[in-house]
Amino acid sequence: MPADNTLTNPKIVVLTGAGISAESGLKTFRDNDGLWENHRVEEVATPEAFEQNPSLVYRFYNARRAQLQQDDVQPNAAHQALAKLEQALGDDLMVVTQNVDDLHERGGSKSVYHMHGKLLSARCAISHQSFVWRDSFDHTTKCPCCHRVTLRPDIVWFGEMPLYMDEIYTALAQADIFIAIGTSGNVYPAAGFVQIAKESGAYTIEANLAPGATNALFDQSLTGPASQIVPEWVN
Ligand SMILES: CC(C)NC(=O)[C@H](Cc1c[nH]c2ccccc12)NC(=O)[C@H](CCCC/N=C(/NCCC(=O)O)S[C@H]1O[C@H](COP(=O)(O)OP(=O)(O)OC[C@H]2O[C@@H](n3cnc4c(N)ncnc43)[C@H](O)[C@@H]2O)[C@@H](O)[C@H]1O)NC(=O)OCc1ccccc1
Repeated sequence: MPADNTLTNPKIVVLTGAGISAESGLKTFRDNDGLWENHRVEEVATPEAFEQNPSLVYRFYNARRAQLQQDDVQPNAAHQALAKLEQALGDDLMVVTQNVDDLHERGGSKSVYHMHGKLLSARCAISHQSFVWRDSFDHTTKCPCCHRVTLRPDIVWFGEMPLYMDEIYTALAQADIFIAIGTSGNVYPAAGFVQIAKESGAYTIEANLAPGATNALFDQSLTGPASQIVPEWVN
């Protein structure tokens, strides 16, 4: 826990990225050089790609869902340690993830802000209402509510506004501690959270296998596999 252990119930904001799920068997974006079937991820994860070729985008996310639902893909000690921290801190802890997998929840976390959406739900392109994913869904599935438009993956694509930005900015402004776990700091606005936390006086920690693109902005670096360094930090 933080250097100055004067804080009894510190307000903590945790930001996680693909690195926290790497040891659970999920590829990070940097693996395979960010390519999927020779498509740059930034190419298939855009509203334009969905407009032009919805079945390609559905195939991309079906492949990610299939990977997530493999038996050997399970939450690891880092996910479980954050769930334990949530029990200790309650509302003083906010877990924000860039990940679209459900490993935080399967690791026991009750409150997780998926700022880039979720794999296991679909969304109506008009009402933005979310529906639990069904394998019968494809690029022709109509919204069960308005029956007017097709459902789209419940994912925040490049060029789209991430979710929960007001709640996140409010929490960053009140944070005593900000820790970024398993993220390379290349994608904004998430990569900018450390700067906002710092400006509001928070103590900032980067926990990663290797220093990320914004490492210099952090007060402290914890280096190693998340399943090791996160439980050590929590205990
Ligand atoms: C590529 C980048 C330059 N582009 C952007 O950032 C763009 C454009 C942009 C906006 N502002 C900018 C400013 C400057 C430059 C560019 C921009 N951003 C956007 O379009 C965003 C939307 C971005 C979201 C796109 N969707 C995703 N995901 C869902 C899809 C899907 O999943 O398919 S992004 C996706 O990529 C990112 C991948 O990054 P990481 O998770 O960090 O993963 P990565 O593989 O890179 O790194 C893994 C790390 O883990 C470490 N690691 C590996 N193993 C382990 C291990 N075992 N233990 C510990 N660590 C480990 C590695 O060392 C490494 O450091 C994640 O965010 C992930 O969610 N929208 C937006 O800006 O809207 C307007 C706006 C403006 C202001 C305020 C609000 C809104």
